[in-house]
Amino acid sequence: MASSTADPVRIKSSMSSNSSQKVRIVGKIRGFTKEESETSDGDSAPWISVRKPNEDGSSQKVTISFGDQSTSHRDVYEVDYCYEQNEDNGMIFSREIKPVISKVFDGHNIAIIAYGARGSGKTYTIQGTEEKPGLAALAIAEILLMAEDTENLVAISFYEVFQDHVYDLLEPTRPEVQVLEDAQGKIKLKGLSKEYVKSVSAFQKLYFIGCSSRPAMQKIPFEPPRKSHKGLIIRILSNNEKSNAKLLGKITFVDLAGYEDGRRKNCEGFNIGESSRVNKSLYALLNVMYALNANHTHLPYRENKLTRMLQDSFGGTNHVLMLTCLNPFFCQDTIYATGLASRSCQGSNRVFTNSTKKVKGSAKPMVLSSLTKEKLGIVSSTVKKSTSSKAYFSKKNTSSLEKGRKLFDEGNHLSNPEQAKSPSNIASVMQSRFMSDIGSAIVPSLREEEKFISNACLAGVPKTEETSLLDASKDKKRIEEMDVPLHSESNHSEVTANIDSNIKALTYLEDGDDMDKENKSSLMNEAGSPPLSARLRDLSNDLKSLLSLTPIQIEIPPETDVPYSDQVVSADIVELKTPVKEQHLRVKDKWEVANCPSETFSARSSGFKHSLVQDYLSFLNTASKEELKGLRGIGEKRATYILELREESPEPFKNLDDLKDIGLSAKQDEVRPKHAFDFLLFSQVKGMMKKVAGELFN
Ligand SMILES: Nc1ncnc2c1ncn2[C@@H]1O[C@H](COP(=O)(O)OP(=O)(O)OP(=O)(O)O)[C@@H](O)[C@H]1O
Repeated sequence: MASSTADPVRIKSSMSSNSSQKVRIVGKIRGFTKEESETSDGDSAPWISVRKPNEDGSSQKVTISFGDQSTSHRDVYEVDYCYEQNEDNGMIFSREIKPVISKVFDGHNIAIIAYGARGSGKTYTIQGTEEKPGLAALAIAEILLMAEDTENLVAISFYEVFQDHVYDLLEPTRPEVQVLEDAQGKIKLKGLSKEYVKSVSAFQKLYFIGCSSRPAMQKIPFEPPRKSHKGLIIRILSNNEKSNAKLLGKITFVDLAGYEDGRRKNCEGFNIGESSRVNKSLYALLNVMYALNANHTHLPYRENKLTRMLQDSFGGTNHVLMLTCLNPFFCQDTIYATGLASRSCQGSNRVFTNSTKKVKGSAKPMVLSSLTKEKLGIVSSTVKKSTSSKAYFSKKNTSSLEKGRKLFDEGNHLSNPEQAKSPSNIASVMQSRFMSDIGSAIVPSLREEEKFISNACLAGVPKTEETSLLDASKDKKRIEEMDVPLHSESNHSEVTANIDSNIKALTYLEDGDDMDKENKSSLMNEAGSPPLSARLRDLSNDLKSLLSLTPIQIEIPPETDVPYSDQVVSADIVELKTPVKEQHLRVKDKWEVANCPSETFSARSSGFKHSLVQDYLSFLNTASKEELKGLRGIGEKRATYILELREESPEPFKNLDDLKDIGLSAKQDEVRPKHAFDFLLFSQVKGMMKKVAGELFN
């Protein structure tokens, strides 16, 4: 099924030929492991179809669709190209990387980034094995040949980014690497070692030792591998004199930590804190890629350490290849990850889900899942004023939502690659799909909502315009297709009550969980969206609104240059009551919507807090040693160190994360540094606050 539905054609655009596109997004379907191929009956990835560009050149993009042919639901995404299972690392290298290696010798930087769900083949693609070299080893072989011809030097560095801390993998006993910026805005990785290499075997030895090294922070010897990003930098240096070598260009290979849906927490090895941090950095990276391809003037590098570290490989004449690795068996995270990657393709790129075609004889659960998901999709996105049809959920369907929630809570185990191995096990795949979809009918349909909102933004929906996506007749047709009983008014109140109770149950889940507050907020705000409970309440209101034929207005804040995950989009209901006046307040770099005085106050205080933080950072960047020592937590040693950092970079503290570089969190809380910063910051600025507030009220 993974084979293309159109004749395969040669790649129309690679990094070298499409210069207007800054980031090339390419899919790669993972090959089967030995065990998997024994059970696969020679069939290729059973749930992925790839449609290659038309030979007539009418379409340059490739579409990847997920889903089984026997079901009605298919998720379809566009990317620049997709390598299939039988297309190995050698082919990817010769088509995507080899043609641009000479550019590194001419002073350009290149980044090759492997991204995807857990077990999707990222490490295999970048690192490979001793027998089957990955892209990094293939590249170094080519680079060494060219370096010999041009009499240049080749050096490598290897690092790990774990929970926003950077560690040296070539010399794991070294202290944490610091990410600094010099006076020209160039990123410096202070404390990262480099090794000169002259042969592929020497490189492989260093690389494989580095991959298996345990950085100093990993104190428990048999701890499971942690979720971290790994970056290998291959530098080309001019001049044969090592002491006098000058950097020409570099190529960075990044093996990202696996994308995992933060709402799934029952799976084996799932650590919600780690995952939400990983996802945060992945979103930050995808935001930069989106901004690059959409030619935004502002690129949000500063949002995350990973994006800051890769900053000098992005933009200008540099090239980025993002390899989106795909699991050959059903994996919900692969669908999400591909959707996110696809959005980061060019601004014109479309993402769409074709889940409405009802296939005769398709499994009942799938009809139900399509129904509920689609229905909620309509709720979240329908924005038509007049409609002639009244549609209500039946009680049966609402209890399906409840069932779905329970199933969702139990976890989607088949997303785990270890448990989704047999392609012939369609029944379990279907069951998993059902579990996931029915579960997502209530919670993850918010994902659909995000998809819609994001699409609306990407498609350039005019701001503050009432948008009609589905007209009433289409709604009616869809609802009829889905077997939803129409005009059953008697169910109305019962349905809304049921929905409310579901919302309450989920809100309880969110509030009563034993996660710490930080994890909760990062989980619930993965993509910079409002907390889950708030969104569920919105959804509940939307649903009620649809039931009472109340139109919904989608309003996009007056700022189009904001990355999609930061866009605050309100799905506000226009009900027949006193209109609520919304106020858009700029807080930090985001738009906050305030509906009432208390929200306005809270948004303003958030803005005030932000400016206080900025003042505090600017104080650290400019204050004299004596002044620094006046702050709690800063003694002689730390003040001296701060001055040293300022000598290297005129403004070393750009955000609160930079405080980690001076170890302000170390003593108080190593595990949750952000809280420690808050605590320290709180105690340091408390005095200032008191003074200001005192003056105000005197
Ligand atoms: N093309 C391939 N052919 C055969 N086996 C493969 C291929 N790609 C990956 N594998 C195997 O699949 C398994 C998962 O691959 P890999 O470890 O590269 O995934 P990953 O995306 O890096 O996972 P994680 O996110 O957990 O680090 C490994 O056992 C690997 O050897």
